[in-house]
Amino acid sequence: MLSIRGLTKRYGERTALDKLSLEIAPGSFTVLLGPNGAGKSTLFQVLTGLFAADEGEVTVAGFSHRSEPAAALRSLGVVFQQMSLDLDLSIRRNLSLQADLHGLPRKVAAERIVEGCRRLNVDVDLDRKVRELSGGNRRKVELVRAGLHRPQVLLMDEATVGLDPKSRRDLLAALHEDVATRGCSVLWATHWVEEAEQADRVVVLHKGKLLADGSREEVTRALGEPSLEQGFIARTT
Ligand SMILES: Nc1ncnc2c1ncn2[C@@H]1O[C@H](COP(=O)(O)OP(=O)(O)OP(=O)(O)O)[C@@H](O)[C@H]1O
Repeated sequence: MLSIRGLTKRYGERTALDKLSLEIAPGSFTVLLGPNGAGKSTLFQVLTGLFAADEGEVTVAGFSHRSEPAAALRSLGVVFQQMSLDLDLSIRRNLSLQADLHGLPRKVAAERIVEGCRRLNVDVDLDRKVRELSGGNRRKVELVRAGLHRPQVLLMDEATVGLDPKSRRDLLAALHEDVATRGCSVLWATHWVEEAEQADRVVVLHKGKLLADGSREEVTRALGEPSLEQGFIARTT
């Protein structure tokens, strides 16, 4: 579903991604665990075409970044760390603009907008301006937007920043449901070990390289400490 081969990205002298290879299967929830500066955001920026890699290849849903970039990017949905909604537009307008970009028929878009907001408990009038929303609700609207075109791969970069515990749970539950029912794949970047609890797979990124990869138990064993959190802290600081 998502194939990353030998990806290298340098900022001048600094290597942010170092020959990174990773295969993400359909219908899987993978947590990309990395401390600050590990390269998580850089990876997402390269995967979404914001930056070009220096070396390596990416394929999304069978489409190569290099030879079929539009199709590859259409197969992705993404939530970045930095909020990117238009504050002066309503929730509905922000979402319908995204639906238009993906060419969704108006009726389908309108239904998905209402259904997505209901599922994530966006608990305000959808015609309110985003500027008037709490940080948590803004975040949820971004998450609804990322899934509107039903992408096969969802990239989430610190997606629970600004969410309270209940909203965080709602979001994780909705994504796990998407994985189970639609067979999409989620790559969830975080530095919070507790978010790896229900993951099918945990990948630990450190200094742009994979440090460990497997189930939660396998990764805990590989890091050589009694718990995943202890191992993660010991090996990445
Ligand atoms: N625009 C840039 N110019 C120079 N160096 C950069 C730039 N962006 C990131 N870096 C460096 O690349 C490395 C990886 O950074 P990146 O932001 O990808 O990590 P991260 O895992 O997302 O961290 P965080 O959890 O703090 O967001 C770091 O050493 C960072 O300082």
